[in-house]
Amino acid sequence: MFFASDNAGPVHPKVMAALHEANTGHALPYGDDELMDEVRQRLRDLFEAPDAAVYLVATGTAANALALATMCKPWQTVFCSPVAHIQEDECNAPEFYSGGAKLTLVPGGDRMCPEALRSAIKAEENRGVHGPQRGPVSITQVTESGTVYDLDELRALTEIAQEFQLPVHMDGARIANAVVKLDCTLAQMTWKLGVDAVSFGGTKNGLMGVEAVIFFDPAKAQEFEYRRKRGAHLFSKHRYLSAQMAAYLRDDLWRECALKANANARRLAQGLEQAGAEILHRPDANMVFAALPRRIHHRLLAAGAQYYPWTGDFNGPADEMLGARLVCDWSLDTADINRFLDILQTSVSE
Ligand SMILES: Cc1ncc(COP(=O)(O)O)c(C=O)c1O
Ligand SMILES: C[C@@H](O)[C@H](N)C(=O)O
Repeated sequence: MFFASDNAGPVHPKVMAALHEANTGHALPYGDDELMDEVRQRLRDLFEAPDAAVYLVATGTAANALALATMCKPWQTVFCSPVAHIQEDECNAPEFYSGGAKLTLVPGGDRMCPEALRSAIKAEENRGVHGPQRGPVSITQVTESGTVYDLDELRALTEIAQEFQLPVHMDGARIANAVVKLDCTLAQMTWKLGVDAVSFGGTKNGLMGVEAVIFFDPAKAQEFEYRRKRGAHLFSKHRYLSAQMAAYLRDDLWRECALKANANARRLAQGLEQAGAEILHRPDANMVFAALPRRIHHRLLAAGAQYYPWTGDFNGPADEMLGARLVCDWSLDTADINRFLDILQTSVSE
């Protein structure tokens, strides 16, 4: 009953097998390994972007911060949601790696709304040299609240960015979960809508620690290579990143894992709702945000469930409603979900 985070999930056996297979003999370092050639081609095929520049890093924060540093000058600002991971959970890495760019928080709920984005961009007008200059728009897909922008919602945001000639970055730490939810192609959800750079996350979906950063216009990517190296994120034994990503891309393992994680979350959300929990955000992907009386949380935790509180902490009045985040990764099976829901139902009915 481990729902703390998909970051806590195990590595998929096929990925471990691929690492073992790659661990023979020698391979050129720093991304010149042959497996990286396979990864590059597979991602170009998957995104229908034959010229895309493809790079691997080991964390989602590195993927976001280095991509944004490449897209954003130090005197510019990145427009993002107030709950964006780049705002709340990367310890100012985007600001650090960009040399001081700001983040401008676009007011709104779990998903940025076009009108608020337009207002935030226009607010930087007529500031001359005194204000931060307009920079990229960053969209998280799947959002930090577990919701997924549909293609029209994404298009409404990217069209505003294009109107002001601003590049678009997509934090795709959970992009696999989003694309299987929308049942669209990765191209339809990214460059065909005007996304310029995307992180194709794997760590939360069965890999040990690999995220791909993809620039659809290779001319804008060269700088990323320098920034990755000077940021100490270029692996010398790069074949072990490539091996993971190659395994993830073969036979659509990425899709299989995301489908399973999303299905787990759907089952969990249904059971929580049936037990009377308040579902706080639409559970579009693999994360469920639900509120229950604190005493019910205490029963679940005492039975061994593990998850984070989200709208407060577990200490406090027993009958007070408390929101929590429950994340389903690829490795959970139905028995895990059912055991949790059985304990929940018993706790609620007592
Ligand atoms: C939406 C989102 N983006 C980026 C990251 C960063 O990933 P990492 O923790 O590997 O730096 C996370 C982490 O879980 C995340 O949830
Ligand atoms: C930092 C924490 O939010 C992590 N990104 C997670 O989703 O679990």
